[in-house]
Amino acid sequence: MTNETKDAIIEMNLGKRKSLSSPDMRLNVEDISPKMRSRTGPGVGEEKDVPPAILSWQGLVVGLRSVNKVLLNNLSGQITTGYWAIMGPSGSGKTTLLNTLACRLDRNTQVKQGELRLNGKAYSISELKKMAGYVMQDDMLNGNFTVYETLQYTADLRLEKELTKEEKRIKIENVIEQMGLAHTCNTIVGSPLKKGISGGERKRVCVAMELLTSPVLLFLDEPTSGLDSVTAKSLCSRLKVLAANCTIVNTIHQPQAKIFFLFDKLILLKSGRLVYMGRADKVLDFFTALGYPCPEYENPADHIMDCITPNARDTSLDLKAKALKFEEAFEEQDFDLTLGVEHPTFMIREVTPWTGQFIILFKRTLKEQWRKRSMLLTQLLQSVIIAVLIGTVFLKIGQGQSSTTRRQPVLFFCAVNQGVFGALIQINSFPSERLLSLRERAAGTYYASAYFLAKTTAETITQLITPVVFSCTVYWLVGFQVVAAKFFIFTAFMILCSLAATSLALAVSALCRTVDMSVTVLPMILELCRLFGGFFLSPANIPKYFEWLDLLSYVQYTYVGISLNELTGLELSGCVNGVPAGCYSSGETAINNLGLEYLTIEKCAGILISYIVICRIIAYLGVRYITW
Ligand SMILES: Nc1ncnc2c1ncn2[C@@H]1O[C@H](COP(=O)(O)OP(=O)(O)OP(=O)(O)O)[C@@H](O)[C@H]1O
Repeated sequence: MTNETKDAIIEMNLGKRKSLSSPDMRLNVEDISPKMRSRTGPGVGEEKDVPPAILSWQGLVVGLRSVNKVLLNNLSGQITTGYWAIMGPSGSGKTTLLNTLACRLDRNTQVKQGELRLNGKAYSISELKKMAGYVMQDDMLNGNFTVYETLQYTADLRLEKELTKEEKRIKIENVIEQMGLAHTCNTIVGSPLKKGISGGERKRVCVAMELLTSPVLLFLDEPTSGLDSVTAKSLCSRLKVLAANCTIVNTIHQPQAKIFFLFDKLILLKSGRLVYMGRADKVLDFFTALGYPCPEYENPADHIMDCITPNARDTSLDLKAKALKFEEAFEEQDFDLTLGVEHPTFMIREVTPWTGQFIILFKRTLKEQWRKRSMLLTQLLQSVIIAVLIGTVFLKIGQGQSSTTRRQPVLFFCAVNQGVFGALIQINSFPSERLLSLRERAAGTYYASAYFLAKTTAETITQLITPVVFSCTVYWLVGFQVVAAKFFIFTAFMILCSLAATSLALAVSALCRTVDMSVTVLPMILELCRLFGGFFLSPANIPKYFEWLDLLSYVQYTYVGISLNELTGLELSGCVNGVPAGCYSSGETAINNLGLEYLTIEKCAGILISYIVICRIIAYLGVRYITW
């Protein structure tokens, strides 16, 4: 390398300069001033004092926990204002760097060395949440709501509690306009099975949701992935406009030239190492100085990627020489991590309190249930069909001796049937719902407890309909005792049984996390619940070492509860003084004979209620603490 080339590189290479004096990375005085920068918050139009967001990192080494693999190797740098792009070949560590800066590394990765500072202070995700937004690559949204409703819920949950409805509405309308979503306001977001807004619009909704909180820093992971070139350019142009007020950092693989020229600053990575960091418009000079001038009419991004990515023509010697050249060209620099700020500030945002969150989420879940009413109606229809089938097969069982052989199977079948459909729906829908809630919680939208309690309360209300309809149909068709109190007790047990089954499914899917795992585990547990349901095997005959499985079987407590309810006070005909042998003169004799007297109706109901509560506590703990 000639001295001139070296000098040129030194000129352009940030690594040789202290950050504050580097023309490439020069911070404006206002960027580092301890005073807050005055800025207009999108939406309300008021002047807002917000601290600038300056991220600095030094000697950053990020690696896997389980194996000794380094993903980011000794990186130092600083992100100030403007539109920043993190570029590099696939697997170079772009997302890892973005996630490290945004405190969103997954549980297999960790910062092994180095320091990270936000406005001169070490920071955590809770502090970052108050001033930064993060848009993930896969735009996961609730497909049941319209674009406006989605933004409305985000505003209600994430905006300062002092804001009035009108101020929130103005904010929502402003972000809708900023992101060009006006024409989609009343369109459902949709899902792969239910067509809604387009992919580009989904991305813009995700950005709009983050913009509602007027972040000073916005991270986006591959915002253009999956978008056509026009949509990608339109999105990046909007981000460029936003970058005037909010530092934007996005990872991008290989942008088209028009997008590349939108970036103010560029961080270029290769195999977890920094190749270049500085002004995007200077990067070609950097490569020219290294001996890689960009041919005329070639997309600079393509050229840069060609230079740093090994290609088929490169011999091993070429590769070594190339690697050495980049290593020599770039030197890690020392950044002033504290930025000389004596009292760095974090933005504090007072969000909706717990009760407010609960009410909003409760209403949201009810609305979602209503939007998914076809599912509920199908469940109801299934329940009616089963009830009619049971009712007609065991039609009017009567009170003769023959009824005793038919009564217990029908009672058992009622217990077994309750909640199974609900449980299956739960294990299929909950894992994806949970992922969405993890995203929302990571963005600081609500507390896990508010979400869980609102969801389960709203779902419990809608779940009451099916067992009630089932009871009303089956009870009279089969001809159980015509006593109002007994009918209500039977209905109450059907409700408790249904809730126990869905709560069990909730706990299983919260612990198993994926649909695949849940559909493997839940049927096995349901099978055990049936086996130990008290019908096939009287609890008195269960081997000692299997007694604990009794606890698992909500079916048993329902079956015993409704059996005691039905048999108590039941007069049975055709049996005088024990003749013929083995006959029952009353329900009480049947209870003793079946060995059901070890429990009472109240105990069964109490155990079922405890069962529901325990399953829900387990599910909550899974939702709260299993966050990967
Ligand atoms: N949790 C993890 N477990 C194992 N390897 C990981 C993990 N996270 C990242 N890696 C590895 O670290 C390297 C960098 O990954 P990263 O996702 O940051 O790359 P990227 O530059 O964003 O790639 P792409 O453009 O393909 O998304 C890859 O080789 C990846 O396989």
